[in-house]
Amino acid sequence: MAPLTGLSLFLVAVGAIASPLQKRAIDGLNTRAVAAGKAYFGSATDNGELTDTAYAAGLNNTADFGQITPGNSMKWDSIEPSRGVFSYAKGDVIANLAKANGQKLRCHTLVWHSQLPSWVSNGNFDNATLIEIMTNHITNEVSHFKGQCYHWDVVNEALNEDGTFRESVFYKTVGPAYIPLAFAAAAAADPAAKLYYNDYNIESAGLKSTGAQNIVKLVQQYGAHIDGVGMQAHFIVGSTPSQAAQEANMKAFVDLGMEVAITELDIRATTPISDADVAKQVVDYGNTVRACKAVERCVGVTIWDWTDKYSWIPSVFSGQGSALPWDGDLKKKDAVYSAILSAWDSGTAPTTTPTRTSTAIATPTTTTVTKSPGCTATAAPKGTAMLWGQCGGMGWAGPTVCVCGATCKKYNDWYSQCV
Ligand SMILES: O[C@@H]1[C@@H](O)[C@H](O[C@@H]2CO[C@@H](O[C@@H]3CO[C@@H](O[C@@H]4CO[C@@H](O)[C@H](O)[C@H]4O)[C@H](O)[C@H]3O)[C@H](O)[C@H]2O)OC[C@H]1O
Repeated sequence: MAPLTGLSLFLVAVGAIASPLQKRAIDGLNTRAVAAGKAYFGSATDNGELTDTAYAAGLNNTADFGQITPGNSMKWDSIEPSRGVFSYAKGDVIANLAKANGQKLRCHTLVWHSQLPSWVSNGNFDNATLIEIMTNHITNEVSHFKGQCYHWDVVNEALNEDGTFRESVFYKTVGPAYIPLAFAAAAAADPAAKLYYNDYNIESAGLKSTGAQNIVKLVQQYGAHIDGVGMQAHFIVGSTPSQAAQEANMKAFVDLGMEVAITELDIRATTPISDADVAKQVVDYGNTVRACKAVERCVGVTIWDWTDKYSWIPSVFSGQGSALPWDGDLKKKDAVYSAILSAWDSGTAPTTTPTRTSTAIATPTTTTVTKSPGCTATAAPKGTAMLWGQCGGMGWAGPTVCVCGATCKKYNDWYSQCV
């Protein structure tokens, strides 16, 4: 055996110390998620927080966070505060951070009724103009971040609690068609990004989840591309849906050809949080992560920031908080953290890694209906989605789109027909 030199003695000594340290360093929420066959465990973040060096060090720890989401800096009011004026500096900071850390980036969000500048929400634009404004916004923003977004939340929160469409300016002006139009524009600008519909209170079966499934079908029937559905999962301690309820609900989306993700997880409590609520919160976090673990096409879990110090909850839900796995002093909550770790270890790991699959696009059947004398127009029968140029089809805003002077009869939020 060669005699040990000063250098080799040093290396042996460093190795003896470094090895256990490295083992601990690579064990985290993200590494366990990846070991369980998922794409990532991640966190939302925001520009202001990044100047907090202790916070930034935690976020940059890829053992815990393999993915980040900008909490605000890719929203419409940040990106296009005035018509045609695009401002990417803040979004670029988050995108560049993800790149530097080797973290996946969930880009959030293109079309949302909230954090929408008043020039859009109060602009009183007609149908064609608002479509032009929306597609221009999407094309510009998605092109800017092209190649950097693993996921895009294309449309956020388009539904009311009963599953009907939220009366956003987009819905009121364009009709349901604004959703497939948005997806089509995003797909054209970055064909590699996975395109998501994202919402809250769709994490278990119910009218709103059914509404989200109808949105998936709507986008598919228009022939536009949609890859996945994001369950925001802003839960409340003790009333978080069970693992079984979350699993069954995710599978309903998977059955439509979707992948799914938990996109904004936090579990809030009345503050100061009681010991009883901590115990419930540990169970709730475990159930949610185990549900994702159990559904092969659930690709990952994102918490809506990782420390109570920067949680959005207390500012929006008065008297509530303590929703995240790290406290306001950036100290890990051991019980919650361990519950997530062991949830990733639970059961049998999926045998295949989730991949992008192309969704089956239903081809709507059409019939030719006779209109006023000399006029035939193609219109979809009730029960199918509409196509470009048809009554209720893309760009529909009322009777004027019907050809040959026919009028467009709206049966409900989903179907209409030239009559
Ligand atoms: O800095 C913050 C951002 O962090 C914040 O990000 C948004 C937070 O969540 C998403 O939108 C909210 C989702 O929750 C809704 O309230 C729900 C009402 O029903 C309850 O059952 C449920 O538990 C609640 O979560 C809010 O009304 C939505 O605004 C959104 O996707 C994120 O972008 O945005 C505001 C910034 O100040």
